[in-house]
Amino acid sequence: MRTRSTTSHGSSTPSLANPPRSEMRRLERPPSRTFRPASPRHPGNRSRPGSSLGSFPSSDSANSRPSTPSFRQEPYTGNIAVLIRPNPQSVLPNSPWSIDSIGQTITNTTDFTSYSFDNVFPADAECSNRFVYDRAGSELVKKFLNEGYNATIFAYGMTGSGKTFSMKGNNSDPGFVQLAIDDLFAKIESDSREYSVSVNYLEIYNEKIIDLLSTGSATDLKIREDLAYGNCVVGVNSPSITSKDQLLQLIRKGDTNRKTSVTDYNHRSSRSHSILQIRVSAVDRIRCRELNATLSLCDLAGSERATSSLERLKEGAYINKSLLALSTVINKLSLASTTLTADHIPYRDSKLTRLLQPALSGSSLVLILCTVHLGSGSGLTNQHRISETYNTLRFAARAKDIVVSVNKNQMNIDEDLLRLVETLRRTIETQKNEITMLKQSSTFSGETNGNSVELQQKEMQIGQLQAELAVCNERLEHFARLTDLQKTETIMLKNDTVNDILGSGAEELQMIMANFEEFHRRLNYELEESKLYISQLEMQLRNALSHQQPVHRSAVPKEYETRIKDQEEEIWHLKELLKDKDHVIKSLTKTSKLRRLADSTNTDHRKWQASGNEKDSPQRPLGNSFVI
Ligand SMILES: Nc1ncnc2c1ncn2[C@@H]1O[C@H](COP(=O)(O)OP(=O)(O)OP(=O)(O)O)[C@@H](O)[C@H]1O
Repeated sequence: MRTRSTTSHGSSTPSLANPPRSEMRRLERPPSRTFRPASPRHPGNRSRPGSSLGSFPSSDSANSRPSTPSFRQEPYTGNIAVLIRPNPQSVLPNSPWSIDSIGQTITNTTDFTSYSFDNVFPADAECSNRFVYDRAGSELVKKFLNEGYNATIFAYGMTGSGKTFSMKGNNSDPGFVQLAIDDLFAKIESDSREYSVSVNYLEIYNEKIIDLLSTGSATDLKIREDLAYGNCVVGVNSPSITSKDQLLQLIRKGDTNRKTSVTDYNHRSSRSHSILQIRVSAVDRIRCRELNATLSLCDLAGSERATSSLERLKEGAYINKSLLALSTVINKLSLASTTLTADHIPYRDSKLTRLLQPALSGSSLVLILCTVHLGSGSGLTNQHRISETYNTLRFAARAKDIVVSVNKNQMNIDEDLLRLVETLRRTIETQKNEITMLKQSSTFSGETNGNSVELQQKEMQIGQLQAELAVCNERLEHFARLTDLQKTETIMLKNDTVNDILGSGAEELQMIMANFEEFHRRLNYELEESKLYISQLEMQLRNALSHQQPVHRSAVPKEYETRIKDQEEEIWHLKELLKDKDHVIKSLTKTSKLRRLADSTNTDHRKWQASGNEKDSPQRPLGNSFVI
């Protein structure tokens, strides 16, 4: 039996036939990125070790480091997980494909070409969506919910092979979308953290992005870079979700808006790529931690050959073009991972690759569900199906080689401030209760004088506390903004900047540097603005306090006076805490580091230009100076 090497990209990848440019920029992978699960290419070890999910370690695995109390954590590094699922309806007795679900291989019995993956499921009607999800999807969803990793699952395969069936399922056999949502809400119900969930649902139809949740005509939306999630779509509806039913209802609404048609091969063929994104934020007030992660579930349109209808032909051309772009991106990423070289990755060639860019370039754990036909069926020749299955398997084999390095989206919230906000909230609550009680008792006993002074005092104190709370909240928001800025820096450097720099000439390089400088200027400006805003707020608060009416202490009964004194002391203590500027200073230090990085990169670039090096010089300094 011949095992097809998954590294033999050469002949099937024309764009890689000219490798010297990438060869020249060989990058050493730093030690933290060297982990890769057992490669199926080693003889006698074609299948991955018996994990249900192949590439993703379980939550307590040594491969993913435990969370540490810092903003930045070591990333999880591992391969993209790939599973193969045949459509049982298309299997014929004379099928040339044989599946070994224990060894996780699929073999063509005519030419004995064999492929191995994380999971190869049997072509069996008994093999339900639940079974596939439990074996291959649930671990990924757990890592998304428990550890704050972004997670992306996408279904890829020929038209009619079962992508939509796997993602959506039906009433008796719910698909990945429903099963992941069940897991999400089970977690929310059993967890003490405060959750907020939002959703967006898009389709890419004929290279136009359409909002499936829009009630109006939200067609051809634009993509822009997003601070938190990489590329995102401008103007897309992202309603907040309060219940599982509401979420499922929204998705059903989106599904009815999706373009489907009868084609030669599928009576309800998806004519677009759909991307459902569920964003979850979980705040753990006890441990002062916040987790923000996105689960993306994509049902791609199926590749197909010529069809009888003109309209379908046009759609098919767009579908094939974007799938080709995805295939090229996968090939290049695969080559970069197996040879440890860096080359320009053409994410911008299609809307699909741009939207999947954050996931494929390391912002997300990825599971690719490849669906295939194993036999012939009506309307297609057996040969055609065999070649489409080959294409899918080749795509899957390359995808499996891609190594991603993914960060958790978990951060510590400023503990002092959070505690301060909590204390202020509690104090306000207590004071409100006291006021209500005092009001009630004064109405009841008919006493007005002393208590009304008391009431005024309490109300004044509440006003002060509320003002302080507002300042604290402002500061918390300020820290959140600083964290966002840090993320922008990472995303910009990690994704587009590296790719753009590697694929650009001297003139473009200057432009990139100018943009980078501009970005840095903006960062500084934003910081200054935030500082100014905070000091204005503090000044306002001080003014407000100094203009308060003097209180007639003599009118206040003794027991209340002591209590007020206590509270005044507490307020003084809280104000002292407010003075803590440590985090602002830390953030400024980080920004100045960024400044220095930009300066040194600029200097390197000038030196490199002055030395008159050729564009593709192996020692080209900029290539490395941006790799983090
Ligand atoms: N694993 C499966 N078990 C039972 N039926 C399946 C399975 N996979 C697919 N089918 C059936 O095969 C048909 C085609 O499946 P589906 O519509 O999911 O294909 P698709 O890959 O999404 O096609 P397209 O790309 O054209 O949208 C459907 O009738 C579906 O119910």
